Amino acid sequence: MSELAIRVDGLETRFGSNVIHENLNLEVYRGEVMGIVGGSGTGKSVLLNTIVGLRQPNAGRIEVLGQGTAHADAKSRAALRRRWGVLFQDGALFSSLTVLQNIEVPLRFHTRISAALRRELAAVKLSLAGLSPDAGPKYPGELSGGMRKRAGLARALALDPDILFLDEPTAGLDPIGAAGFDELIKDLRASLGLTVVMVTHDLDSLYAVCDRVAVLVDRRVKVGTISELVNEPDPWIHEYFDGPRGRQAGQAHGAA
Ligand SMILES: Nc1ncnc2c1ncn2[C@@H]1O[C@H](COP(=O)(O)OP(=O)(O)OP(=O)(O)O)[C@@H](O)[C@H]1O
Repeated sequence: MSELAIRVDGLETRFGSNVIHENLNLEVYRGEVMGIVGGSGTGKSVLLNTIVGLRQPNAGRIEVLGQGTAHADAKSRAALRRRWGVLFQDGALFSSLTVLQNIEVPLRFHTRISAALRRELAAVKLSLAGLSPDAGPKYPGELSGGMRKRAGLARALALDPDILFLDEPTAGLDPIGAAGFDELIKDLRASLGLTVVMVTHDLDSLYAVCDRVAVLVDRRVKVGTISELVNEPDPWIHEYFDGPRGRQAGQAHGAA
């Protein structure tokens, strides 16, 4: 796992005088699952949005799959965007489209394949995300929260991405639903060789799925495996992993 999928170099993010990231450096290797954690408002979602180009950095450079994301022309930006899929917090599905139609959106936008093939590919992604065929014709409003997440995941997989970005994928799911989603991410990584970057508050997900974790503290990230991070002197990191909830999650996953 030595080839880089993502390199964030000297990132600075500001909203007026509010500095969110300052000289933040992060490297994600191909094929790894990187968790991003941190206290509320530390800039996890903004970091994710900046990596996927929804926000321009105030300073610094971001490379995804060897290509700089800023200042690229529209054509190369679109080509790069095809190589990742994003699952936003609420699934971000179009409520007026059925699940299958939602999955077809990126295929419509980025490819010129026939409607019949599009429909067929969407059905494959539906199944890959662990949904049964009868979910396809349903509207997002008719689905449970867990099914909506899976539908959002199916859409994120539509273009066979190299990288999957997940923003709090298990938020709002019951523990069984969350564990099922973790398993799904693990399976997809193993079978498709995906690189996964996952913002989460869910300690169980961190233990179950992530190879390394980036913790946002003091406008930068501390990166390591959980067993490395447990020994960090920073009080937030220490409390997070070695506090009662962190220890419980570690024990449940055989880490302690
Ligand atoms: N468009 C914006 N304009 C001004 N400030 C913003 C904007 N978007 C985010 N922020 C600020 O940036 C900071 C980081 O926000 P972000 O949503 O990334 O936090 P987070 O770590 O994901 O938090 P949470 O865990 O609560 O979701 C917050 O202080 C937020 O108020």
